[in-house]
Amino acid sequence: MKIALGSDHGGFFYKEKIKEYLKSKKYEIIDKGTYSPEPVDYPYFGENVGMAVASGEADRGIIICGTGIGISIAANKIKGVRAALCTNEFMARMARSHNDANVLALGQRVIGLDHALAIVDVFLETPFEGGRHERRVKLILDIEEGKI
Ligand SMILES: O=C(CO)[C@H](O)[C@H](O)[C@H](O)COP(=O)(O)O
Repeated sequence: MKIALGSDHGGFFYKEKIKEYLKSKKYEIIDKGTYSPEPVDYPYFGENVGMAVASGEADRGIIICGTGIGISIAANKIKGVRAALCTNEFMARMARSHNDANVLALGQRVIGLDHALAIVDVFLETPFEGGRHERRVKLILDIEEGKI
């Protein structure tokens, strides 16, 4: 599975740690920046990862900023992206099984690193449940396409 990673300076440390962790688990990583802890603007990196997922370059995305809020708002502006900000494993499981989220957002200033890695594992390993949730995800696509 190919994973696109992105962060601003507020999530840079976790991005590097998550990259290391996922490489050790044999995931293919596409690093969309930022590439140093220098202050940068999170919308660029939310967009970069969102575009990678929406275009099929990556199967999933993981984005990190200080809170996970700004970067997830930015990523969700890309058509086809369903970015979910998760602060615990239950949210990550629901984001996948109910919402078919394709991008995980995390806040480096909100949760500890071990907790973040556990959330990443759940997000990458949980399948979409389909069924009634298929209809609801389809309605989100209809909104994006201006059909409803
Ligand atoms: O977008 C955010 C808040 O919703 C992120 O947490 C950013 O990382 C944060 O705003 C950056 O703040 P800084 O004071 O410029 O480091």
